[in-house]
Amino acid sequence: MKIKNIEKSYGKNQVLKNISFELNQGEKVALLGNNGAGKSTLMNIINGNLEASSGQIDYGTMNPTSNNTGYIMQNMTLPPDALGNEVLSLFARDENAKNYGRRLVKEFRMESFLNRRFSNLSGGQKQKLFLISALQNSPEYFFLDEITTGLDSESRGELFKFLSSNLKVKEATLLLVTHYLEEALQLCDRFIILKEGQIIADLKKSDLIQEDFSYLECSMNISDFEEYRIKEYQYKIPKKLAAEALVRFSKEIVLYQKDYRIDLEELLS
Ligand SMILES: Nc1ncnc2c1ncn2[C@@H]1O[C@H](COP(=O)(O)OP(=O)(O)OP(=O)(O)O)[C@@H](O)[C@H]1O
Repeated sequence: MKIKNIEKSYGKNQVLKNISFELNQGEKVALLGNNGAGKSTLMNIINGNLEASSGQIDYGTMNPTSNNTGYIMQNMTLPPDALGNEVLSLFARDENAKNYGRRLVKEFRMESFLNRRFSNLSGGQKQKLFLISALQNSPEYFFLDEITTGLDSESRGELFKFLSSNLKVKEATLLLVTHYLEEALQLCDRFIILKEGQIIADLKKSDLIQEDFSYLECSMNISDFEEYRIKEYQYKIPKKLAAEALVRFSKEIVLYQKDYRIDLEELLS
């Protein structure tokens, strides 16, 4: 998929500026950035839910409106009276999908929610239901916008473990909006960072972390990205993350990036 010079304005407020990138088959891309950076707007344009003010998207073989695409957007809702199992049937594209959905429900320990009304489910249960609804169709493309927002850390971890094991098997293409770096690192191999409607960095995993260093152990809110100095491809690790890493690993963290190294003492001073 080729996204070319996408711009979007709401009245006089331009919220996306000259966004261009390619999303390749099988790639797993995280869209990161602070509140209001334009992530959801971009996702909605890519999904065809929103029209860009200018620019084009060449979908190639991808068709995000077809049933080989699963998407979960922010604030999705369903008729409040719909039962969990009705929701799954509604989204299943065929009998195979229904059968797979039933297996996923067991794996997710969601059986008891199938006869409850949508409006009576908690936020996390609703998200799990949406996720199973999408996964049961074994889609080739996933567009997921902040699916773990508002969940407790246990549910968040569970949801992501579940998603990552399913995505690995299926080699799906993923575009993921998240505020949690550890989730992005768990699921994605490429990281596009938006700031004030512009792409300020497009990084591979190896650009961000040293391979033998387990960042996944650390938790950090992505808004800390502000602390990265993204300039000429040199990065500074956020202090909070560095401090956590120091406590956990008590060793020097050699920051990735060509010959650019910072040691923790300097960071924490
Ligand atoms: N329907 C709308 N009408 C007017 N302005 C909007 C509308 N939707 C979004 N915006 C504005 O566009 C900008 C980008 O919003 P968007 O929701 O895309 O950001 P985001 O990066 O997804 O933020 P968050 O992390 O908070 O979800 C914000 O300034 C927001 O106020």
